[in-house]
Amino acid sequence: MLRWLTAGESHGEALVGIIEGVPAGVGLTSSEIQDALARRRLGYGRGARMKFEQDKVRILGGVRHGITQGGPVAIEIANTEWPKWERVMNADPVDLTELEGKARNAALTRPRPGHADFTGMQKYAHAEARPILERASARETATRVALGVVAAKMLEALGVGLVSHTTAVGGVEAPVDAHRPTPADVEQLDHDPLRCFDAATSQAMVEAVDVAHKDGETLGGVVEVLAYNLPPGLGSYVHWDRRLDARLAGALMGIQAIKGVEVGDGFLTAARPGTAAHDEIVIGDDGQVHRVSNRAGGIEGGMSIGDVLRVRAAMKPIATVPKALRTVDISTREAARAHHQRSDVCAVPAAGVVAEAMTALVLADAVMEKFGGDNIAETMRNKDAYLAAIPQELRSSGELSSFDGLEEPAEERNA
Ligand SMILES: Cc1cc2nc3c(=O)[nH]c(=O)nc-3n(C[C@H](O)[C@H](O)[C@H](O)COP(=O)(O)O)c2cc1C
Ligand SMILES: C=C(O[C@@H]1CC(C(=O)O)=C[C@@H](OP(=O)(O)O)[C@H]1O)C(=O)O
Repeated sequence: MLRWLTAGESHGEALVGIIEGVPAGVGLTSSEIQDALARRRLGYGRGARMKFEQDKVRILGGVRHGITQGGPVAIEIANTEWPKWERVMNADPVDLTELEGKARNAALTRPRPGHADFTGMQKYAHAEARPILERASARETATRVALGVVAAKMLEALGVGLVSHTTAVGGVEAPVDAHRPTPADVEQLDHDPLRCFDAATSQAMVEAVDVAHKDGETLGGVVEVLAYNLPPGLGSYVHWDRRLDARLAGALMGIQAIKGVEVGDGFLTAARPGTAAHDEIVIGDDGQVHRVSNRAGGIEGGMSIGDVLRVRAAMKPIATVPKALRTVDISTREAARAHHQRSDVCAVPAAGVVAEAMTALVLADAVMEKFGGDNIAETMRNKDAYLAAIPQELRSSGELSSFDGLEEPAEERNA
């Protein structure tokens, strides 16, 4: 079992993540984490902060000479902007009366609709939104991406690879049947301004972001995560909280601004008749058992089925809208416009990188639950032994890429 926690504020000195349950023997370096954090900062439409601020990674525990030791792995992501915020955000009491300008006038009493500001003020009894937004901010997702690298490295040792991409921004959608990216396409995706696989769609997305920027608007969108080479049987149908789909949905919905999750064809499936909704099981030319499609997105009965896992997350538009929304100034009780200094116009590509990290964490947890192991070689042996013990007649070999000679005669359907 994996356990993990994050701490730290958006403009604090550093964010910290701890992950426990990582087997010994997994290769992990701070430069790998640094690279993943750089990917999270990419993406067309992000605000000024992404340009001047930097993440500075330090592995504080659990790793020696680039290899996990079996203890909790602790990662610090220092914020290079800290000197500017040190007085405002200091943990120890500081006399703020001498502060000048912006920092002094930083009381945020005009809560933004769509952000955590107003309800956070009610719940935690603060007269302004600063203490709320500091922790509600998606700056925290940097820590999740760092911890996600640990999970992805565990999965990589077991042959499992992940990739994420953007499938929609605003109203612009990538073609539904476009080729699905594999981990080999990560570099191409990272070079695309929106991490979209289809060049024409990406261009249209760039234009949509430009229009939104010009209009003082913000945009949401949809990201997809795929995981390749998972063994069948991760998760379980025996209890609701052991279902792999439920765990993935919770993890993806736990990302700031995510409002919907789909597994496989998701909501499309609800409109299909049963004969066009599922993935039929056949014997292929190779004599192996296959599914003829993967509408289920690699999960049936709350378990991975051994086909490509596919999950999507829908992100709402950024709440700090430049064309500020109506709100109330809590200090005067007068009608006002929500506070806005700067914001992302669109952070969908970054959300994809975060969704990939969350998926990796859930899958690594499910792997440890199923196979255990105090060192990764033991985990691999346990996985290999499990697969080898599946009787020959029950083995399956993934989705068929073609239907050659396998189409069922129509008259047999209702026989
Ligand atoms: C990568 C990323 C970047 C974000 N950037 C901003 C931003 O610049 N301004 C903003 O108001 N919200 C931003 N958000 C969204 C807020 O964090 C989110 O709207 C807020 O937590 C409230 O959303 P909720 O209702 O889902 O909790 C971002 C979210 C993500 C995932
Ligand atoms: C700092 C990050 O994202 C931030 C997430 C965020 C929010 O409200 O969620 C608001 C913005 O910060 P600020 O209000 O200081 O401009 C983003 O820049 C990051 O992703 O590293």
